[in-house]
Amino acid sequence: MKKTKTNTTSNAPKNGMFFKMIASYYKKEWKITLKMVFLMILIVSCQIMIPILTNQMNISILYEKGVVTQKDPMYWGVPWQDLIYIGIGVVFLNSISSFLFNYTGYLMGKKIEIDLRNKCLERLVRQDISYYSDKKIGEILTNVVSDTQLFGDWAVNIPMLVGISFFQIIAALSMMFIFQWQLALVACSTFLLILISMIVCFTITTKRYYKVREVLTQINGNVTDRIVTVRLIKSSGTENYETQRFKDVHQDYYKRSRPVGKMQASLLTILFGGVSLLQFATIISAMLLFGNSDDPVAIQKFFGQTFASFALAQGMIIGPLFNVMNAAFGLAMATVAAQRIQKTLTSESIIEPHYFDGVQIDGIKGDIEFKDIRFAYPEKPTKTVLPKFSFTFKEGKSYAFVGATGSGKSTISRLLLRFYDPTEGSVIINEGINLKDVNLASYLAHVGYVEQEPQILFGDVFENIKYGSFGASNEAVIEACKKAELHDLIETWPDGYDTILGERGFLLSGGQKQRLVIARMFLKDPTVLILDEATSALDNIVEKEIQEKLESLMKGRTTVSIAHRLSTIKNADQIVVLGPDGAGIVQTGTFNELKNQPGHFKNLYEAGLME
Ligand SMILES: Nc1ncnc2c1ncn2[C@@H]1O[C@H](COP(=O)(O)OP(=O)(O)OP(=O)(O)O)[C@@H](O)[C@H]1O
Repeated sequence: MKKTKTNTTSNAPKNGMFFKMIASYYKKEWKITLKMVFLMILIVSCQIMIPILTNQMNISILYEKGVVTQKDPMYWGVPWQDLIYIGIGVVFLNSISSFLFNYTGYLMGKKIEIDLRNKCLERLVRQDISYYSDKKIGEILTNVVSDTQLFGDWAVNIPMLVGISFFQIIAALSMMFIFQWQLALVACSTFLLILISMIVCFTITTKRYYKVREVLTQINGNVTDRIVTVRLIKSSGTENYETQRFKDVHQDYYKRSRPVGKMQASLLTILFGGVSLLQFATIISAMLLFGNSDDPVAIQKFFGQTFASFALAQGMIIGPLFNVMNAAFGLAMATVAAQRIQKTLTSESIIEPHYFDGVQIDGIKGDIEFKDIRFAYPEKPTKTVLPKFSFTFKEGKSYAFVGATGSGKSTISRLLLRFYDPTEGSVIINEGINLKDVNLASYLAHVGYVEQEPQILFGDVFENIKYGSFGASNEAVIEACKKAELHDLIETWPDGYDTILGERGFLLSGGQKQRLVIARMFLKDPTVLILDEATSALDNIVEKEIQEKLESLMKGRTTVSIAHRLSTIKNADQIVVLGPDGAGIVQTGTFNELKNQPGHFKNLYEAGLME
């Protein structure tokens, strides 16, 4: 896996990318593709049968009634009454094949949509944490949900519309040339003129259209961002401000949409005007051609036998014009979607988590060693957060990291969780294995993480506590809740353990959420426990209760706590003090050793920064 983030797609939308992506699906699902092509040909064949049958019925009636005595070489000799039955059969066959074609196309679209969405989701969950540092949730959602849906829909609609139109145009023009070649020539030239004007107009529109889509995605991102931070809006009373802000954002959208609207209107004008021109041009040409003709047989043949069928055949090339226009608009949307999907699918994680390979471990045994580690965030590679240092976390001991804000305490936990790899040096586990080489899931199965903002999923209590220990029994969950002193509270809820916890845990208080995470940890029974400011968001009384629970959880495990509170660090086997501004470890010792020793810890302690 590459070690750098890649952004392989340029910002200029490329239609080619859309076609390349759909081609791979049509190739993979070749049986469905063949079925669709067959049905497409069947539909068009049925459609061209209507003008042909009309023409045959005309000839048949004229022949039967003696209006025409000379046998037309094109006449099949089938009586017009039988031709009506054949016509009904053709209409019926057309309907059946149309149903099958659309249904198959719909299923194909869904297959593409689901496959792409799963691939995007897989890519997203496998991304490293820094991937999310510069992205808005709304934009990611737009990409995963609506771009994949849009792509899936157009991945079928565009080939369907273009394919059907192509066959229809070829069939209709051939028939028109057979019926009356001079008029067909006029119709064909007019048709080409309309098509070229539409393509020119669309090419001008398309770039603007991309811009509008971009603004719309930004709006999506913006809206989700504000919904996620709704508590800030509610607590700040900024509803009016937000309402105005959205109006302003939409002004840009409206401004960018206007030229697109103009071009769309022009496109429709060309289309409708073109259709009238097409019809009028052939009628005028027919009048000029036959009005000035001295051949009564030809005149009688045209108006008596061919005109109605010619008009029907000509009608068949009007539908494709609308289809091509639809497909063109779809292509503009689908290209933007394809580009964004591709961007998600080609972004590489900056760490290699060895999901399917790597050293499988069945436990974390022995000490964890930070060997000659230096760390700078990949997002800011020039700023060293932790200068070169080595440190050993002894098995079963507890460590507390303290230091000023920004000194790198949480960074230590991120390195232990392998959110990031060290810029230099290595994390060594199980007596000599580099954490980089380990199958990350097998390592994290033995690591517990409790952070300041507890992560609660939308789901019931069982689901929430079993997360990461999926094989656990309900009894084990109840036992874990008892240990976290959550059981009695859950029992008071009408649905007990089946209570659905609201999205992002809205139903629970801060302390209750933290207890839930602690119960999750009791169930998981990790060897290494990382507590990152686990109690700092709680008030003193709740903090005390939670601290007790955490201490019973910590027993017998290697524990790394990141804390400001004295109560959290007092009993640690070793306190590690980090200096400000990337100074790294400046002191280590027990609480009693450090509090009397002149230095950074004593300063923090005496300044009351350790409550
Ligand atoms: N994703 C990131 N990209 C770039 N810099 C980061 C990132 N995360 C943290 N930093 C920077 O790294 C430094 C250490 O951050 P860290 O979160 O480890 O500090 P901390 O000691 O835990 O602070 P606090 O006590 O405020 O939580 C800070 O200067 C911070 O701005």
